Amino acid sequence: MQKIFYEVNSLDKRCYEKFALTEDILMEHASSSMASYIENNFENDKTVLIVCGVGNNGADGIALARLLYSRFNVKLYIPYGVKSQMAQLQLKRVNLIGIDIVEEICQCDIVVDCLFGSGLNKDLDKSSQKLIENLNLLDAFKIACDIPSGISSIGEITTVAFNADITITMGALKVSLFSDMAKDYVGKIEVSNLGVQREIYEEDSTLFLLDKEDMKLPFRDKKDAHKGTYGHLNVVAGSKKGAGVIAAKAAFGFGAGLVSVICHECIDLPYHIMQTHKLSENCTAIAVGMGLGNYEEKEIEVILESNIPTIIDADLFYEDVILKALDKNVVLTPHPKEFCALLKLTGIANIDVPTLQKDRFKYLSEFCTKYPKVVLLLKGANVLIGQDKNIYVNSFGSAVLSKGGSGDVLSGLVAGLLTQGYSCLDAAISASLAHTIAANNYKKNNYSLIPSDLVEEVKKL
Ligand SMILES: NC(=O)C1=CN([C@@H]2O[C@H](COP(=O)(O)OP(=O)(O)OC[C@H]3O[C@@H](n4cnc5c(N)ncnc54)[C@H](OP(=O)(O)O)[C@@H]3O)[C@@H](O)[C@H]2O)[C@@H](O)CC1
Ligand SMILES: [K+]
Repeated sequence: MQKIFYEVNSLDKRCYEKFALTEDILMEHASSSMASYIENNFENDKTVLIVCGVGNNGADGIALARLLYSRFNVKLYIPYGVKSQMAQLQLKRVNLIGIDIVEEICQCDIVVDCLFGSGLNKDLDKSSQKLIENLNLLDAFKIACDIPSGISSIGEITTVAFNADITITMGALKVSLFSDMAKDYVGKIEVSNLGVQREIYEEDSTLFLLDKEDMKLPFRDKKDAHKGTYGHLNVVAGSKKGAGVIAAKAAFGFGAGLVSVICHECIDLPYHIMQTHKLSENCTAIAVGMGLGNYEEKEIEVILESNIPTIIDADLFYEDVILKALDKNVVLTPHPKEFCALLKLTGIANIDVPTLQKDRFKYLSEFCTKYPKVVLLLKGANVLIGQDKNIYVNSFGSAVLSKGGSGDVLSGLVAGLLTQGYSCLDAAISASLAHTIAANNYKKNNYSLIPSDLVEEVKKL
């Protein structure tokens, strides 16, 4: 996994104070990494339009123009002039070389957005909005310098943002690149080192980006094993029984040794899944909440008060009874609307979904600070998994999963790992990665996935 930072100014400062680097050195590395990307991926005669703002994001772009000039057809556009000292210095350098500055945007093969970076501190005015909209319309490969212009430091987009194919971000990954809103704009993300390797540039962080290697699948190494070795999961099926059945099937396909569905009515189950009326004596994990609907409060209380690892989903996020489980090792898997209900129930915040989506990291962090034992997996375009001080980002999610039933599969995958002895955090991380990576491996068209397809893909990981 890679570290993510809420801000990197302190990391830049550390480079100056601890390693005697200068702003000029950092910037030269920032612009060189963009130049290398262009040199390695495009023919020499291509036209590169570099659009520069007044600050140091613009300065990176002006330095890039110097590095590419004469090998590429460089068009440097500086619509609002320059303000920062570094931008003035970079402008002086390109003037001495004799690089022309164009008066308007033009057709090009590659456009590099260096308008605003980490210094965006107010809403875009009409002219910047129009400019970004026009850049987005260009039929060109789009590179964002540090962060697509229009995305704020918390990842909010109030009007418009540059629609990048790739973002080359400077020094380290920033939280702003991983908001749900940013997902459609950042494209691929690469990190440029700024004169020292990332391991040296970066300090400790409580935020992490998950890689595929963080997915630990429940492969069976033991030879002396039986079904009980891999646990007995109980799934509580409510009035919408299908949700529980989907979760049960997913858990079985992900390695659970035994799976029983708790249901008082007769229910149609595959032969390998059992039905029961109360918690099994050898139960090793519980999944509850999916499709629950009307329920017997006493029965749910008993389940939530047990000390068996539990994953809680869906309808229970609206019920007071959930408060009984929040001092235990449980996994909660709400979508944004359910998380808003939970924030209200716990007295943390009374907000609507758009407010949550503007600052998902903040609200998740507040919840996890108040309930440090709980692992909270907040669904979204980028899945966030929080426990205590740490937040892990799973950015493999895609619209393929935007379907009824996908969440029930996820609950089942988490439950399947819990029942095999994974900790709540490890179960949430590996199940979430398996869920999203399996969906990405699905080869049919991206609107057609059904829960059983997803389970089939999980089996092939
Ligand atoms: N630090 C380093 O060592 C390194 C930094 N690097 C690079 O520096 C970038 C950060 O540079 P930065 O701090 O100069 O901010 P930047 O994003 O260029 O914009 C600031 C200017 O924009 C203005 N402005 C803001 N919002 C606006 C709006 N809505 N509409 C209009 N104007 C607006 C704002 O106005 P002001 O606040 O002055 O009124 C200010 O003048 C960073 O992203 C990275 O690319 C790399 O080279 C690596 C080394
Ligand atoms: K930018």
